[in-house]
Amino acid sequence: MAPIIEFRDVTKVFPGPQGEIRAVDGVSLAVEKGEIFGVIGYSGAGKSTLVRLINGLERVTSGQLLVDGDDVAALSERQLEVKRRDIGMIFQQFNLFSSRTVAGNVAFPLKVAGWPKADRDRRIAELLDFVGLLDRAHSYPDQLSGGQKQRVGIARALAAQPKILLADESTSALDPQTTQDVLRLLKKVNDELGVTIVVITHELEVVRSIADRVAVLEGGRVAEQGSVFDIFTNPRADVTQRFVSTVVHDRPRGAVLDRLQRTHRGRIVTATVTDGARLGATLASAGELGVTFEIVYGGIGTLQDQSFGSLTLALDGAEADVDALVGRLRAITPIEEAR
Ligand SMILES: Nc1ncnc2c1ncn2[C@@H]1O[C@H](COP(=O)(O)OP(=O)(O)OP(=O)(O)O)[C@@H](O)[C@H]1O
Repeated sequence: MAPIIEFRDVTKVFPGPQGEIRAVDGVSLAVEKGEIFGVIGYSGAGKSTLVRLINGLERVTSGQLLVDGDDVAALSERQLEVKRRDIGMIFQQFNLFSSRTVAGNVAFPLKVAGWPKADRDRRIAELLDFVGLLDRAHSYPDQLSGGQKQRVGIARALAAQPKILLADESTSALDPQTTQDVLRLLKKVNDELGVTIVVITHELEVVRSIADRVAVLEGGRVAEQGSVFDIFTNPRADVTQRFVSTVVHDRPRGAVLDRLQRTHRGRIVTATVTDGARLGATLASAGELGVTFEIVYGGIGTLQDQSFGSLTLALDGAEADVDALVGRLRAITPIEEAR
């Protein structure tokens, strides 16, 4: 099946006071129909520009951008307007009309698309029920919490039944608990309505919670892309490693590592755990090598339904025997050792 969004070597250049700014610089990536695709990057990486290219608010400077079969650059303004009906969008600051009720906000895109009143009313009730705000239809945005406002934003974005939902920093203004609620709702939108979602964020936690695949953007370029599991367990680019270190706290560092080294005999090694059974089987062979091991630190959770985490071990025995065990461990998983 053809990807629903495909960037082929896309560049977007803006004129700047000190010469041109390559906001997006040779980006190639493909978003498959029905997936949740994350785009992560620090401020200025080019994320918003990428989004604005998808919905045609900016035109590509070079390269090709296909959205649901159409080359966006070849569309007229009128054709783009029609295209945008297939693309819903939610924002960091929600962008609700403060003078309209919740129902009025959700009604807006339906009016623009020319839905008759009776159909509109039915659709609004259905959407508010879906996002859990049926009882707030007549409230104004100022009377709602941040999480509720974003639910209205989601209902409004979905109103005209788009195929694609662009979420640009959609949880950045929310506290962690509310963020998780909104992310669960986005997951439901994807699961139950089959809407393809592109999540733009500077927080890896967001990507980890809901995305299937992710592209890491830096300086307008894709530093790395792949499944969220691969990116988390084996980050290669420096920028990705920086992101991963913000959410993976299960490796001992600094004073914690010093204390482990002081208080345990033997060598301290940390094994990445993605296959607990294999790691267990390998550790079970420590005895035959004459090495004792103690589990001294770690944490294992799940990521995309697979085990993921790390275990720190104190390995005690003759140097060559410990080397042999570390070699066996390295053969099955990445091992970090502080010396
Ligand atoms: N219309 C514009 N004119 C000139 N430069 C622009 C324009 N839009 C974006 N840029 C520049 O392009 C680069 C990428 O900006 P962009 O907003 O896409 O990044 P971002 O990753 O979304 O960052 P942030 O999260 O801070 O918005 C920045 O250097 C920015 O200053």
